[in-house]
Amino acid sequence: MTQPLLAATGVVKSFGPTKALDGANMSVRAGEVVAVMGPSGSGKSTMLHCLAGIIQPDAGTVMYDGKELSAMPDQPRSTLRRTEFGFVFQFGQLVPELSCIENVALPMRLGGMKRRDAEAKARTWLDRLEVGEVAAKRPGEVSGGQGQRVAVARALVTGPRVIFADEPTGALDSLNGEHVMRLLTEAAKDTGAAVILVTHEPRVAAYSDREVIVRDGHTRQVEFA
Ligand SMILES: Nc1ncnc2c1ncn2[C@@H]1O[C@H](COP(=O)(O)OP(=O)(O)OP(=O)(O)O)[C@@H](O)[C@H]1O
Repeated sequence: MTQPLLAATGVVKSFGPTKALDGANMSVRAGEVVAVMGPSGSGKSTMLHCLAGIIQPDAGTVMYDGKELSAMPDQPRSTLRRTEFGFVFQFGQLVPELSCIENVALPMRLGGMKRRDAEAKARTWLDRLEVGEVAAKRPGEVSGGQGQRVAVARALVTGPRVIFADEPTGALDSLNGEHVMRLLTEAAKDTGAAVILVTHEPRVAAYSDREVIVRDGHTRQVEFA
C-alpha cells in the first residue's frame, strides 16, 4: 500500500460553540478519488477546508506529502494551495468579467506565465473538458454544466496533485452532473491527481474509489466506509 499523500488525524475544529469536527480522520493517496459523504451540517466542508489548508484545525494534524500543513504559516500554506491544489465548488466561482478561456488561464497568469502560453494551455483543457466552443464567452453566457466544466478545467490546468471538489454537481441536473463527474475523474486519473469529493449524492459518490462518512452533525465521527 502506498503512503497517503494527504492525511488528517484527530482533527478538531469548532466555530464558537459549534464543534464541527471532533477527532476526524481521513486520508487520500495519489490517484485516488475519495468521496466525503454525510448529512447536512455534519462537517464535510469543514473537513475539506482543513485538508486543503484553508482553515487551521484547533487540534490534530494535517500532513501533506511529508509536511505538516496544519503547522505551516499563512504564506507558504497559500503558495502550496495555489501550486499543488485545485478547487471546484458548487457554483463554479468563475470570474464573471473574464471570458471562459481567460478564467482557465488565470491561475497560470497569476503564476507569471505569458498570456499567449497560458491561453494555449487553457484551450487544450477546455477541449479536454468538451467546452472548447465556449472559450470566448463569459460565464453568464454559458449553461450551468458548461460553466462547471470550465471550472474543472481551471482546477486542473496547473497540474495539481490534489483536487478538492465541494458539491461540484450540486447545481446541475443528473445528466450534466454525471458528465462533469466522468470528465473530472477521467482527467484526474490521467494526471495522477488525488480527488477529495464532498457530496451528499450517492450517484456522484459512485465515481469515487472509496467513501468516508461524516456521521451525525452531533457526534461528528468520521469513519472509513
Ligand atoms: N464559518 C462558520 N461559522 C460558524 N459555524 C460554522 C462555520 N462553518 C461551519 N459551521 C458549522 O459547523 C457545522 C459543520 O458545517 P459544515 O459546513 O462543515 O457541514 P457540511 O456537512 O458541509 O454541511 P452541508 O452538507 O450542509 O454543506 C455546522 O453546524 C455549521 O453550521
